[in-house]
Amino acid sequence: MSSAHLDEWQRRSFDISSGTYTPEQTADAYRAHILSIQYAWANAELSPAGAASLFRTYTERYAAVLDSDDQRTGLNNYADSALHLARNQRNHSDKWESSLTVENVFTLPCVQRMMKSRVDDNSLLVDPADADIIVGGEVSQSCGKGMIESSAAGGCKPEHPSPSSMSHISAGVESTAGNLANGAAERTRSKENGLPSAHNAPRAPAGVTPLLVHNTRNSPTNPGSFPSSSFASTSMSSANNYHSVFYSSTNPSKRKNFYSSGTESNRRSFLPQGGHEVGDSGRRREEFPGTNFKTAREQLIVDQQKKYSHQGQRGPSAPVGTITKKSLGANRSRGAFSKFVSPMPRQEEGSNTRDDPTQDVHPVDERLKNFEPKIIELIMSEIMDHGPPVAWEDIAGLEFAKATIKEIVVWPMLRPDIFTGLRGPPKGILLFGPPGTGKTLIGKCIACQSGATFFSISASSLTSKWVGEGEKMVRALFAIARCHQPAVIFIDEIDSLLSQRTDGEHDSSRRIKTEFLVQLDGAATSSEDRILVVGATNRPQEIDEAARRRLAKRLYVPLPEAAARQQIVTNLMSREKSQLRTDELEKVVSSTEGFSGADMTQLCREAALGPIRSIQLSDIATITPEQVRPILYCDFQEALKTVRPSVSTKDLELYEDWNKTFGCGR
Ligand SMILES: Nc1ncnc2c1ncn2[C@@H]1O[C@H](COP(=O)(O)OP(=O)(O)OP(=O)(O)O)[C@@H](O)[C@H]1O
Ligand SMILES: [Mg+2]
Repeated sequence: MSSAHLDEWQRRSFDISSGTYTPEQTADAYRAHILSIQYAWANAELSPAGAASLFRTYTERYAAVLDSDDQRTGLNNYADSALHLARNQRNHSDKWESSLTVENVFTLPCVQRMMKSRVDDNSLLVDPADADIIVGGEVSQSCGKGMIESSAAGGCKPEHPSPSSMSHISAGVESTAGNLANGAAERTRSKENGLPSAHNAPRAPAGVTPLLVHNTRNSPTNPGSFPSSSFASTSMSSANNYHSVFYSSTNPSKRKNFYSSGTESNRRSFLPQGGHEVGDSGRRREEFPGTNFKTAREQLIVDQQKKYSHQGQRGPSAPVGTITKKSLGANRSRGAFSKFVSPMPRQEEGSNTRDDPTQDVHPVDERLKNFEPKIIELIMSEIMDHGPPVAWEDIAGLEFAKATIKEIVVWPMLRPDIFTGLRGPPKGILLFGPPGTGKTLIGKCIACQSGATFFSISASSLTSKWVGEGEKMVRALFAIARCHQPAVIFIDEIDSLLSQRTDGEHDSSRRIKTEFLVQLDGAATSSEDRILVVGATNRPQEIDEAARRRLAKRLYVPLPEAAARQQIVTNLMSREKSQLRTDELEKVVSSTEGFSGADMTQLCREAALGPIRSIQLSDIATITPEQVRPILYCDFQEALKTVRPSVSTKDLELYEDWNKTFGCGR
């Protein structure tokens, strides 16, 4: 949408809603607004999504004005006029007339063009196939060519630049907004009502060119190409085959007079086309408006549905409206409504994809059919981890844990045929140990090295992000993992998900926990499923005993030993300019007893800032990277003054104890 247009719409909208408009003026203004929106959409100045949204807003507002009983804000001429016309009585809404009159409607460019087209080449502006309902009716002597008055042209703005595309627009609006304005009195009979429809619709008498056409193909790709025919042929054939028209004035009194005048020509206006009259002389159909009364909104929906069902798969030509979601999504290029494309086949699209070979065809896994696509999308898009690659060598020390994990995760994934029966790997691993010792790092390494589909989920996201949907998420997670075997489900901070159940705990978290245990059990007992659950925690004591049992392999991830600390420093320094002699490195290692891997990393970061801190402030702006001195032992000495171990000896004892009690290490 161009900003100019946006401004214009905003301004107009503000004028309508904030001004001191009468209901009549408001209705006119909204109708004109709807027309502008369709016009802009037809000229590709508005995105389909933007047009749909604006269109929806204004048709609703327009309908609200028409339907409202409140005399200050609404007209309610629709219902009232229908009923009163039926009773041939006046009502208060009779006094409303559209600002467009018989006199000024013929000055509109679109109307003029139609008249000219009719005079010039006897061609018509609407394809007969596209014309469903003809609205018009009152033969106006003043318009020379027997034009038909129709208030529905009210949406036509003289300032619109393209008369041809304007003709389209007016037709489109007529089928929607115009219909509302005309009210039930001049509502044409539709198929839905069991009345003459599309091509059975009453048509103009000989010599009369109907002004407006309902349900015209509203194609921006084919603007103005109103074709030759329906009215020409109608006019020609009408010499011997009479077609009636409907009176279409916004003034209920005029309508009433028209219907009740009793002239033969007027009465014939009510007759259905052709054969209906034949042999039925005494039984003229007096279908008073209001017999099938609908609110403006209902009628709008009926009109739109009918129109769109006619337009079928025309794609870009599908009109914009409140009920066009399907065509907007299915036939138009993807817009704001569909920015995310799930990697998973959507359940609800299953039937469509079968019908449409052009769409991506993903077999919908039967096992996922009971899950909401939204949840599947969430798991697939938010939980699956795609982090930077981590190799086993990047993890310093932890030899026992690494070897065990390779044995459990990597090899059985590679050779499931060997790891069967009693050799079958455990389905649950618990990595526990002090903070910053590499548990999450191991999880990332498994993701990269195992070749399995890796689902990384933090327990907090299950318990807080999707409140009330936690159990569903857990179920869906395991179901999807089953569809993507071999799979690893890594749950960091698993203690917050599987902490011991207490009386005071919230129901939802209890349910999530129970569901998780059930799923874990299922994964553990099914020999075919190759799903491994890896949990990581630095609070193993808090894990529920039932969960502890299911996470059969509990591996202690301790603080790094001297060799591991040395490896961490060497690894990190190898990527930087540094000059650290072996004896200096050993001194660093010996002075970092009790540091975790994360502490070691922090120490190296701090030391790496030493050379920068030694630069004079005046030089910092101009110095080249090469001129920065290497990292030296003195930098580590300085860093050691500020970086302290983050794990206390007391805490360490707790981990050691728990490891002795429940751990699977040596
Ligand atoms: N064994 C290790 N080898 C190399 N780097 C390590 C090691 N342990 C920790 N680190 C460093 O510390 C950082 C933090 O490690 P990680 O996140 O794996 O700790 P954690 O055990 O998951 O801690 P927490 O229990 O607090 O979640 C890592 O990004 C890495 O830089
Ligand atoms: Mg962690």
